[in-house]
Amino acid sequence: MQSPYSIDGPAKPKAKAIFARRILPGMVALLVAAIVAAAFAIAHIARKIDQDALQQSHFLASKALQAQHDWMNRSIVDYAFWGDAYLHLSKQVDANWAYAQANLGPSLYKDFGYEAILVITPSGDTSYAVIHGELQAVDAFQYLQHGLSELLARAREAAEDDAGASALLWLHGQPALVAAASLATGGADIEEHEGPPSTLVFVDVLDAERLEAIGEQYAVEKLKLLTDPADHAGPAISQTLEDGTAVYFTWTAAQPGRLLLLVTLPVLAAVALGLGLLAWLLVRHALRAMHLLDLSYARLASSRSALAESEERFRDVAEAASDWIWETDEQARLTFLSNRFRQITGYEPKQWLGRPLLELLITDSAALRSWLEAPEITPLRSSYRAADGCERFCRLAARSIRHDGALVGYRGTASDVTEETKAQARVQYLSQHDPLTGLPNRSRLRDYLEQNLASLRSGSTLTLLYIDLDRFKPVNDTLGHAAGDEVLMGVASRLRERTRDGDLVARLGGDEFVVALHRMSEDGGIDRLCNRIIEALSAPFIYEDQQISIGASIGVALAPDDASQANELLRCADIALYQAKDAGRGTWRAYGREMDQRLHERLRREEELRVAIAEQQLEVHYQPRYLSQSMQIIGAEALVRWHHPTQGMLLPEQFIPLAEEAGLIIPLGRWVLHQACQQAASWPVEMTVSVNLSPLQLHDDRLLDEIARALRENGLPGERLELEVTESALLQETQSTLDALKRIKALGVHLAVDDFGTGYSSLTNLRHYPFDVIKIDNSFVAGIEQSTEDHSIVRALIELGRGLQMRVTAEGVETEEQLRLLTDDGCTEVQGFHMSLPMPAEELRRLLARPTDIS
Ligand SMILES: Nc1nc2c(ncn2[C@@H]2O[C@H](COP(=O)(O)O[C@H]3[C@@H](O)[C@H](n4cnc5c(=O)[nH]c(N)nc54)O[C@@H]3COP(=O)(O)O)[C@@H](O)[C@H]2O)c(=O)[nH]1
Repeated sequence: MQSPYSIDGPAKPKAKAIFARRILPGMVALLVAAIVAAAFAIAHIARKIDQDALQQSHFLASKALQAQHDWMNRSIVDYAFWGDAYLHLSKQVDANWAYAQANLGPSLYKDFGYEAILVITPSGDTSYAVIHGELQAVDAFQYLQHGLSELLARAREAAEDDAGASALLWLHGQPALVAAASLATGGADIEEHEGPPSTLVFVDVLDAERLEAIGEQYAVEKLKLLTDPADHAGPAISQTLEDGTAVYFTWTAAQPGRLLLLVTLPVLAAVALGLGLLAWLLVRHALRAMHLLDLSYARLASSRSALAESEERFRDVAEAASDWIWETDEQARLTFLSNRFRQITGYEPKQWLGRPLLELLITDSAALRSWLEAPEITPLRSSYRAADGCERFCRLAARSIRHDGALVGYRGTASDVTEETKAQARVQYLSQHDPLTGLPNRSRLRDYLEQNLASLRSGSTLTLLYIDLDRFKPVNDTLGHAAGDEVLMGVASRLRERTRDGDLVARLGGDEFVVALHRMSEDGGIDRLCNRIIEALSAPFIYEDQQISIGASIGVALAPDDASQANELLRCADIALYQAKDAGRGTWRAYGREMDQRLHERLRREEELRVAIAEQQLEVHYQPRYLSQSMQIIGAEALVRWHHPTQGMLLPEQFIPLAEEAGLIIPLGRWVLHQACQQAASWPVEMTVSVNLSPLQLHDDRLLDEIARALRENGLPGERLELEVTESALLQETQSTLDALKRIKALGVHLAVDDFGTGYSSLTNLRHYPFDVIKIDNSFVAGIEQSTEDHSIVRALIELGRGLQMRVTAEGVETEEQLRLLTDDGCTEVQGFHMSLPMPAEELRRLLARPTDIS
C-alpha cells in the first residue's frame, strides 16, 4: 500500500482528507455505538431491576394480605380465648362489659379499624354486634351473606387446636377480611358452659384506605382492589373468597429500573452530548492539526522537492558541464571524484582514489602545494595525460575543507579547457599564419623581423626577398579562386623547399610572399637563390589537368645595410620589387637608394591617372570597321587616349597596365563605356560601337548594371553596343565568366572575342561562349603577305568563325594586299590603318555624315 507520505515523491499532503474520510467516521461510529450500547445496557438493567421489583412487590403484596390474615387470626384468637370475653359474651352477652366498658366495643373500630365485631351464638343468632363502632342489632348472616357459615364451621374446628379461622367475604360489594374464633376460657379459671360456645367474629373491610394501609406496612404502594382484572396490565394478585370466588388486588409497583433510566439516560445523554462536544472539539483540533500537518508536509514536500530539484540541477550541471568535481584529504590525496571524471579523462574514479592529485596533474609539486595553501585560491591551469594518452587541459578551482577550524582537505572543480586551450592555440596560430598556405603571415613576419633585427650581431646580415607572382591575377580572374588557391599553395611549398631551416617563408596576402634568410653571401648567393626561386615558380602548376604558368618578380633588401627596422626593410624590398617588375618581370632586383626615386615616379603616375579620370583628361577615339567587300563602315571601336598635361597624348598601352595594377581600370572603363554609348547615340547612322573590356571589369559585380545604365541613360539600343573581351581573359572556362557574358548578352549587347589566335583558347570554350564576332589579332594579319603559316592560321580562323556562325573581323589591316587576301579568304569585316586610323569622335561623326561613305 502506498504511504500517503511516500518518500518517492512529493505526494499530495492528505492527512486531513484521510482523517476526515476514514478515521473520523470510525470514531463517530465508535462513539455512537458506545453510547447506544451503554443506553441498551442501562435499559436492560433497568428492565431487570423493574422485573425484580415487580416480583418482590408481588411477594410483598401477598405477604401484606397474608399478614393481615395472620393479624386477624391472632387478634381474634386473643379476644376469643380471653376468659372475660368468654364469661361476658359466650352464654349471655354483657353489652355493658363489652361495649360500655370498651372491652370489645368501639375501641376495636377506632384502634384497629374493624368494621364489625360480632358474636354469633351456636344457634346462629347474632348476640352482639358493633358496626362502625356503634352497637347495633344486626343479623350476622344478613350482614355477611356469603361464606359465613363455612367460616364459622372452620372456626369451630380450629378451636380444637386453640386457633381461629379467617377468610375473605364480600361485604356490601367490598371484600372484607373476616376472622372467627369460638369463645373459650383461654385457660382462665372460669367455668365452661355446657354446650358449644358462641363465636366471635371480627370484620375488617378492605376498603381503599385499608388496603393502602395494609400495603404500606410492606412497602406495597397503593394496594387496592382491582375491579376489572381483564383489562389490567399492572401487577395483580388474586385471593379466593370463602364462597370460592376470586378477588384481585393491585398496587403501584415500584419501578427502580425506570427510575434508573430516568436518572441515567439524561446523564448518559448529557455524557453523550459532552462526549460528542468533546469529540467535535477533538476532531476540530485534530483536523486543524492535520491541516497544519498537511501544510507542514506540503512545506516539507516542497522543500524536499526543491532540494531534490536543486540536487538534480546540481547533478545535471555537474554531469552536463565539462567540469569534474574532486575532493582530497589534507595531504591532497584524492578522496572523491565525480562521474564526469570518467567521461572526461577516461579513467575509472576508483583507479585514482587514494592517490595524490599531483600524480594526475602535470605540474610542479611545490607549485600545487603552495596553490592549495594560498589563502585565496585562484584558478590553476594545468594539464594531464588522459586514459587515451592525449594531453588534456583543465582549469582547477579549489576550496579548503575545514572541520571546527581544522583543515581536513580540499575540494574543487576541474573544468576541461582542452578545446578552449586548443582554440586559443589555433587563434594564436591563425593570428600568426596564413590559413591557406599555412605560412607565417605579415604579423608573424613582423615579429620575426623585429626579433631577428634586434639581435643581429655585428657582421651578420638578414636578407629579405619580397616576391610577387607574375600573371597570377589572370589565373584568379579566369580560372577561378580554386585554381588561384592551388597555385598559391604550390608556390608556398616550392618556396619552403628552396629555403633552409631557420629561414622564414611568409605570405603577406594576395600573391605576395616574403623570404627572410640568414647567412646569405652577397657575392652570388642571392643571385643564385633568386634565380632558383624564379625558375621554380615559373615551372607550370597543374590544376585539374590544366597547366598554369605564372612567374615571379623579386625585390631584395639587406639588413642592416638597407634598413635595420622591420617596416623599413620591407619597404626597401617592396621598392626593389617594383623595379623588378618594371624591368619586365620574371627577374629580381636588389634595393638601391636610387629606387626610391623610381617608386615615387610610379606612385606619382598613378595619382596623375586618378586625376585624369576625375578631371576628364581622357578622350575616346574611334577606329571604324568596314565590310571588306563594300568598304561600308559598319561600326567603330572605342579606343581611349590620355591627354597628359605635360606629355601630350598617351596611348592605352602607356597607362592601361598601370590602371589595371592600380585598380583604376574599373572607373576608367566605366567612363569609356558611358562616353562611347553617349557618342554612338549621336551618330548619324545606327551602327555598332565596340568597347574594350578589361578582364578585371568582366569580373566586377557592378558591370551589368553599368552597361544597362549606360544604354538606358543614352538611349542606345543594346544591339548597337559590342563589348570586346580578349581571348586571354577566357583562358579557362569558368562558370562565373560564362554567367557574366550570358547576362550581358541578355541585354541584347553583342560580344566579340578580341585578339583571337593569341590566347590558345580551346574550340570547346569558344563554342560555349555566346560570342557574335571573332577579331583576328593584328599579329597574324601583319604576316599574311610574307608568312604562309600566318596566312594559313588566318584562313583557319576565318573558317572557324564561319563554322561557328560568327562574324569575323580582321584587325590591323595596313595594306591593300592584306585587304585583298582577307577578302579573298572570305573575311567579311576589316579594321586597320589602311582604311582608317583611330580618330576623335567629332571626326568620325563628320566621316559618317559624308554621304559617299554611307551605303
Ligand atoms: N580596357 C581597355 N582597353 C583599351 C581601351 N582602349 C584601348 N584599349 C586597349 O589598348 C590596346 C591598344 O590600343 P590602341 O593603342 O588604341 O591601339 C589600337 C589601334 O590603334 C591599333 N590598330 C588599329 N589598326 C592598326 C593597324 O593597322 N596597325 C597597327 N599596328 N595597329 C593598329 O590596334 C589597337 C586596337 O586593337 P584591338 O583592341 O585589338 O581591336 C588595344 O588593343 C585595346 O585592347 C579601353 O578603353 N579600355
